[in-house]
Order: sequence, then structure tokens, then C-alpha cells
Amino acid sequence: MDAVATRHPRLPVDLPSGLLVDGTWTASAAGATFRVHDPATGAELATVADARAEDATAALEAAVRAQRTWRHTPPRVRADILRGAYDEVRRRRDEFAALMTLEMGKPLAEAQGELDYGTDFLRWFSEEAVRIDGGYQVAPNGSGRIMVMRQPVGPCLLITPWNFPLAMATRKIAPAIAAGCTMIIKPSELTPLTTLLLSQVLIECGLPPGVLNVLTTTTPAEVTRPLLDDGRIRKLSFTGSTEVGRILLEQCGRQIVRTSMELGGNAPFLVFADADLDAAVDAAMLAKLRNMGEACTAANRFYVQRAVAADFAKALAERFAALRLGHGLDDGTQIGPLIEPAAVQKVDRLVGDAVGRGARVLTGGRAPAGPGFFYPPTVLDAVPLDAELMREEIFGPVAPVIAFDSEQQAIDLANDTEYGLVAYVFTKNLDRAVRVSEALDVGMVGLNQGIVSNAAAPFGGVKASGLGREGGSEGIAEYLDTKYVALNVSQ
Ligand SMILES: NC(=O)c1ccc[n+]([C@@H]2O[C@H](COP(=O)([O-])OP(=O)(O)OC[C@H]3O[C@@H](n4cnc5c(N)ncnc54)[C@H](O)[C@@H]3O)[C@@H](O)[C@H]2O)c1
Ligand SMILES: O=CCCC(=O)O
Repeated sequence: MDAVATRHPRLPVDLPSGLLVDGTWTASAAGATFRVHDPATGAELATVADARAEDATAALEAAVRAQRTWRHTPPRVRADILRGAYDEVRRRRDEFAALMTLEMGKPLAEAQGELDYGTDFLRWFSEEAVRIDGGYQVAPNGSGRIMVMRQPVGPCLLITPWNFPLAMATRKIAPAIAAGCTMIIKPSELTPLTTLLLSQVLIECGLPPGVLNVLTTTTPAEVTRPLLDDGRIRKLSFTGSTEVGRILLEQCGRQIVRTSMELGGNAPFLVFADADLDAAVDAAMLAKLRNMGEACTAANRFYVQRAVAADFAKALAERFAALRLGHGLDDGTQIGPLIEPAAVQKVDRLVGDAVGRGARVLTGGRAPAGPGFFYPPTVLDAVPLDAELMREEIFGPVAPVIAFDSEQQAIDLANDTEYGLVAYVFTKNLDRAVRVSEALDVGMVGLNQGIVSNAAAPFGGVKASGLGREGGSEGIAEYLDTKYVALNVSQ
């Protein structure tokens, strides 16, 4: 196995060089490579292989070949591989956490949190692998029997984003392995290293050659489109922007490829006057600033009932202003850099637009000078409803606060978006909690809490936030096809 071509002094571990095809780590056919950078300093972290279409073809042939035997592997064998990987990743938690911080920028404590979240998918689906069930019943008219079985869907293409380098990979790889599917994973070109290390661990834990293939590339469209056109890829699981999700959904139509789509968000955060305000502020810190706000689940719009809006905004601004920016590996850092300069420019544009339309900056609001792609935690109030950040995913540490009057107005404001991933609701009134949760057009609701992410729960959204669910018992169903056998039983 080639080690990473360039070693960064803070890179915690030797990594494979890039492409995993049929159990072998290889350079790309074209010999192309690309560099991965530390977003806190801009320093080069590693150089990895840059796959092209011919590498994708080789990976597809390997996955198709391996599927013929992998699908018949006993569920307990698949379960033990996943459990072994769970134990090994947790044994190497410091390496994985430091790697995630270096390539993505999140503070080390958050990387440790993602380590727990991401490995939970390995454990959860190691338990699900041996519980794939079916059905058997007497046909209602008494003649014959109805037998239902669930079988692996076949070779899968998994495409993941940069913001949760471990969890977005395990949330797809684990159920695919549990279901008996082979796969090709294409991680983000911005954060491929964690997937390389995870893949190495899965191979060490006994995953046979060809079951998992890894394509790192700076040309994702050119590499993945032929795979979706081929006809032998039977499932696409994509996590990323709604814009790219739409492109991929169109591509999947030609070969009727099953899809799971985990897309963008624009989460409303509703605080009613009867809420525990301190608890709501604590939860807002989590819902907004987890991952520097670079999370699909990030609260994007804070709607606070007028009687408590000023107190909420003031308290949140004070908490934001006290946070420390820095390199994620440095002690005391609470807010790391954004992923790239374009991310800072986008956040700056959205804040500038809101202020230009009349919003007030209570704290933050201007990118600091110096190295790295930093943006300070920012609270805006008196944000006009026509501000661009009300409709666009901010993907940064900016909290726009808007006052509302009635419950119905809050629901209408919250639902006024093309997205529908998650919403957060804060009230002590149980009737209101149920009413509002039922009325919100989203896939998930955080009720008096600022995080919904849980490997045991069905994660996903509606409308432009996606299709399907990841995690929970629903998560493995995305990798299984249902087959019904009509038995003719002589009386
Ligand atoms: N719903 C969720 O669970 C969830 C989780 C994380 C991120 N996201 C969303 O992802 C976005 C941020 O992540 P991102 O910047 O990596 O998203 P992105 O859509 O730019 O990229 C996601 C992945 O798709 C690949 N890609 C880009 N264009 C492609 C194409 N034409 N064909 C094939 N692959 C292509 C990228 O290389 C990357 O691996 C945000 O919108 C965020 O809300 C959603
Ligand atoms: O960015 C979106 C994923 C976040 C999560 O799964 O908690």
C-alpha cells in the first residue's frame, strides 16, 4: 500500500494514497493526483490519487464481481466485520479525530463527538445485519401462501459531502455492508482522508476485496456519470447540496437507479414565550454552531415570540461573542475555520445583504484578517423577511433572529421554504408542542433540544431536503429489495 505522497507534520497517521479498487490501493490510471489542505492554515496536508473515468470502470467491475459472492455471505459474518470496525475505529479514535479536524477544520472536541456519532452507525448496522426479515402468510382466500423476502439491492454508488467526513461515510457504508451490497464510495475532494482511513480499517477487519471501492477525484461528475449510465449500479445514496441532488436524480432516471437523497436544509428554530429561555439559548448554541454551522441540520432562521425576542437575541449574542476562534487542534478552540474561501465569501455576502436590507449586527459580522478561512459567530436581529439568508442555506455561524406574534404565524414562517429537513421547537406547552410538530413540513423535529442526530433514528427530510432515510431500521431498507413469492399449496 502506497503511503500518502506528502506527509504533514501534524498528520496523525500514514494513509493509503487514494484509490481502492478490488482490494488494492492504486494510483489513478492517468497518474493524476490532487492536494488536500488544512482549512485553518491553508497548508498542504496530503496528496492523493485523482480518479478518472477509467478508474471508475475498474471499480465497477470489481464491485459487480464481488456482489456475486458477497450477497450470500452469512449475515453474522457481515455483522462481525461491522462490529470489528466499530471497535477498531474507537480504538484509533485519536487518529481519526485529529484527521477530521485537520482536513475539515472542526475543533477536536467536535471531531471526537463525530467519532462517537459516526461509529454508532457501524454498531447499529452490525446489529441490524442479522435481523433482515421477510414474511409468510396464508393468502386471504385460503389458496396458496404469500412469502416475502428482502434481498440486497446490488452494487451501490455512495457520494458523500465534506462536513462530517466519518459519519456521512459510515451512515452509507454500514447499511450497505449489513444488507449484503458491494459499493463504490466517492468522498468529497475537500475531505477524502477520513474515508481512506476508514476503508483501510474495514479491509483490516475482513471486508473482502471488491466489496468496498474508493474513488477520490476532483472530477466527480465525469467519474460518477458513467457509473449511473451503466445499468449495473442499482442504488445511489447521495448526501450533499440540493443543486447536485437534482442533477443526480435526473441521471438516475435513465437506468431507474434507486436513490437516497440527503440534501440541503433551512431549519427554523421556534421559541415561544412560554419556553425555558436559558434552555432555548443553550440549544441554539448547539443547533447553530455545531460544525461552525456547516451542517444540513443547522438552525438557519430563529423565529422568537415577540415578548422574549430581544432577551433571546441579547443572550445569544453574548454567548457567541465569548467564543474562541482558532485551529481545531489547539487547546481552547471552540470555533474552527470554514471549509474554503468561497464559504467565507458566501457567508459574508449573505450577512451583507441582510444588513443592507435593515438587519442589525449584535455581534460578529465581519471576517477577521489573517490566514485560514475564518468567520466569527454572528447574531443579527430585526432581519427583514426578504433577506437572502432567509431562503438560502447559510452554512456558517450566523444566527438571524426574527420576532413573531402568533403560533400560526410561526408555523407559516417556518414552512415558507423549499426545504424540509429539520425544525426546532421550544415550548413548555405539550398541546402546542404536538400541534406545531404536526404542522411543520419537515422530516425531523427537535423538541426542546438542539440536535436530532442519532444512529437509531430515521434521519432525512421532505421537499427539497431529500428522499429516503438513513439510520434506524429504515436505514437498511434503502439497500434491500422486496421480493414476493406466490406459493401454490395443494389443499
Ligand atoms: N441532508 C443531509 O444529511 C446532509 C448532510 C451533510 C451535508 N448536506 C448538504 O450538503 C451540502 C454541503 O456539502 P457539499 O458542499 O459537499 O455538497 P456538494 O453537493 O457540493 O457535494 C457533495 C458531494 O457531491 C459531489 N459532487 C458534486 N457535484 C457532483 C456531480 N455533478 N456529480 C456527482 N457528484 C458530484 C462532491 O464531490 C461531493 O462528494 C449542503 O447543502 C448540506 O446541507 C446534507
Ligand atoms: O450535515 C448534515 C448531517 C448532520 C448530522 O447527521 O447530524
